[in-house]
Amino acid sequence: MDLKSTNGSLVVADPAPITKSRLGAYSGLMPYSQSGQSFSSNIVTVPRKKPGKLDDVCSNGWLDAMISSSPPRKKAHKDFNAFDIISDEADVAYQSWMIRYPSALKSFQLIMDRAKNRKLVMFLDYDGTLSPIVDDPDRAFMSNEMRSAVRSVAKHFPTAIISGRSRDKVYDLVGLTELYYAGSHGMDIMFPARDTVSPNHLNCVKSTDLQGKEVNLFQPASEFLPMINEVYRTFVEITKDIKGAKVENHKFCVSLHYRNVDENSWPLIAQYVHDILKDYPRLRLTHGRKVLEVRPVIDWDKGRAVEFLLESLGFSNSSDVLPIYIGDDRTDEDAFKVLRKGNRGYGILVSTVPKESNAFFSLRDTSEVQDFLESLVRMAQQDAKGL
Ligand SMILES: O=P(O)(O)OC[C@H]1O[C@H](O[C@H]2O[C@H](CO)[C@@H](O)[C@H](O)[C@H]2O)[C@H](O)[C@@H](O)[C@@H]1O
Repeated sequence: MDLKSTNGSLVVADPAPITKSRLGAYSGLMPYSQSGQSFSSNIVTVPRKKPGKLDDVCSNGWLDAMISSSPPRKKAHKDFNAFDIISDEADVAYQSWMIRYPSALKSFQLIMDRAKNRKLVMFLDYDGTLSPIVDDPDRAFMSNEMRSAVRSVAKHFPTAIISGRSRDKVYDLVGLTELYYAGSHGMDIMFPARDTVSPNHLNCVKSTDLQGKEVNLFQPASEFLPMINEVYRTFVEITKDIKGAKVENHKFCVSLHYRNVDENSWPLIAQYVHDILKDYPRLRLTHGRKVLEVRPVIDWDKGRAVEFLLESLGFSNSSDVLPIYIGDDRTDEDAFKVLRKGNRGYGILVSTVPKESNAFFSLRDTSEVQDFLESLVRMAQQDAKGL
């Protein structure tokens, strides 16, 4: 792992995000490149087994990003003294990092003071925030206690889940009808039809939810569906002989997991993906936790999704609203940035290791997230009783 020293504390160095320019308005979002190949073709061009030069992915930083993309698991160490020293050092580093990212639990009263006379709006990431990170993405279940905490929070405050997973998948995992859901890193947002939405939102369509209620759907990347499906099939094909690799189709983005792949094969995976993306200039790669994610090159991310939901739900007036976003991975940084800008609200980073972040506060793990949500509920109940 790449560790850097900042203000005397050890910090996990995230690789620089792949940068992009801003297009401005929500409506009529245009892909950056109009010159990409046509994506209606049914032919899946699978690079035949031999990927290009591995130097490509070494020099462009992909491999470093893959290696540093998730905290290492704690391994039992034969030499207990050495292990103790390492964990003491890690604790000191974490404590000094927390000076810059204080615990949201310890800062709870400060957050509540800021929330006074404001409407609190909650945004939650799913993996690593509501459910612990596990080896098998299909088994990333949230506990019943966490589910009930989220349900109670949603009773008191408008609450949305913004996930990299497809909207359907994250709904299946969470199973609560009281929430708003945004899947595919915010590229698939469902919100009630009754809520006002500017007519300029060209990518907004009427639909019905699973309960048959009329809803609005905002899908700014809908034209990319065939392209994403094509890349999904290609990834399935190239990884079929790579033990442990797993590909997920999240509708407007594709995930290629390498958490369970032997590290010696990571360069091969990186190079395959690199070679494939050369044919898709309208798609880009982002790094999640031991996962490579491919998504359309449009000016949309979890931060834009937060802004969109605030506006669509009628909470765009920042002076009487306090948005809070809790998330654990790099894709959540876009949302933290939006809230930090103009001191609009608070980002809370969930992390067991020091990390550079745009968040204001931190929580160590999902159990602290649950504590924080339960504290919010208690506070709302006391308020309701006029205590
Ligand atoms: O935005 P999120 O809700 O945090 O989703 C991000 C990705 O989460 C999932 O992968 C991560 O969690 C898995 C289960 O714990 C873990 O096995 C994997 O290594 C992590 O990267 C999901 O499977 C991805 O598709 C999401 O993009």
